[in-house]
Amino acid sequence: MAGVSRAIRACAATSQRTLVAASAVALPKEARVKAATVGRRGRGPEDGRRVQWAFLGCPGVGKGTYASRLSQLLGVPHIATGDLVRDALASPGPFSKKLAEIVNQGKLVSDEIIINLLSRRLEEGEEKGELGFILDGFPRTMRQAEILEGVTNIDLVINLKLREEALVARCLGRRMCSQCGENFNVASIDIEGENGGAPMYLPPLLPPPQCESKLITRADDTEEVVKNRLRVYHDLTEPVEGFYKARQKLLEFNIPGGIPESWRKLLEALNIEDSDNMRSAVA
Ligand SMILES: Nc1ncnc2c1ncn2[C@@H]1O[C@H](COP(=O)(O)OP(=O)(O)O)[C@@H](O)[C@H]1O
Repeated sequence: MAGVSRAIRACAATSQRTLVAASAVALPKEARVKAATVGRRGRGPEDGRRVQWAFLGCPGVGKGTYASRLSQLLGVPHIATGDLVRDALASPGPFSKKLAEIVNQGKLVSDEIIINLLSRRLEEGEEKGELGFILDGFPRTMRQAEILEGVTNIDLVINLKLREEALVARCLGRRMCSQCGENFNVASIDIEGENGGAPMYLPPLLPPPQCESKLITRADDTEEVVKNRLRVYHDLTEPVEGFYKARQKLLEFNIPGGIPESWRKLLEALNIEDSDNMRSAVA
């Protein structure tokens, strides 16, 4: 991973044409085969480096939950650009005010800002000797995807999918403990089957008693803003799915139900063998 952060910064400064040309030399790969060759500690297949994966998916689909579990399992950092943005929002000053205005309307922050935040996070990781990563919430625009493809090799992109009515309910049910930082969801979602298909039940993920009085809701998780974020996803991020599909790096995964069932099936889809270690990550 050494140098990826500097390369992303440098690439972001070059012209769009150069970036497209850089991405065009990436060799097509079969994502399923790649995933199948990942070892227990997340080593990549060719050079012993660890996995470099990314998660795509609408707000509320559960990117954070599954990216965080996989990162623990594979021994690589989970880097969520939404968290980087929220950290930046927490520091006082005109920059965070400007950011808050954008985020609280459900819009994306500029590619330049997000690349700066991500490069800084990758630099810190390089200094600590981190290897590999699981990105969550990046890339979210075609330009971000082209920049990333131009500077490093993304092995696999996992695209999580869930029906739209469940997405809104999941975002509105999200809660975080202001003390321990754990994420929960108070929504209990029951959806009828579509076209004769099976119904789906997503149970709530309730906080333990010690967190109950300390729950907070994200300012951008109101119905109006969530609906805007979904529109922004369809307009700006959906094309990124096609970008990785064309490069045979996209693994589509329909969330089948609650976390235990979905996690087990995701591991199966990734051909990651279940073991005692992995069972503990499910608990
Ligand atoms: N890659 C990105 N590009 C632009 N803006 C981003 C990116 N990642 C996060 N953001 C900003 O941070 C907000 C929160 O992101 P995130 O926590 O990933 O939310 P979501 O639940 O919508 O997936 C986004 O709505 C957007 O304003």
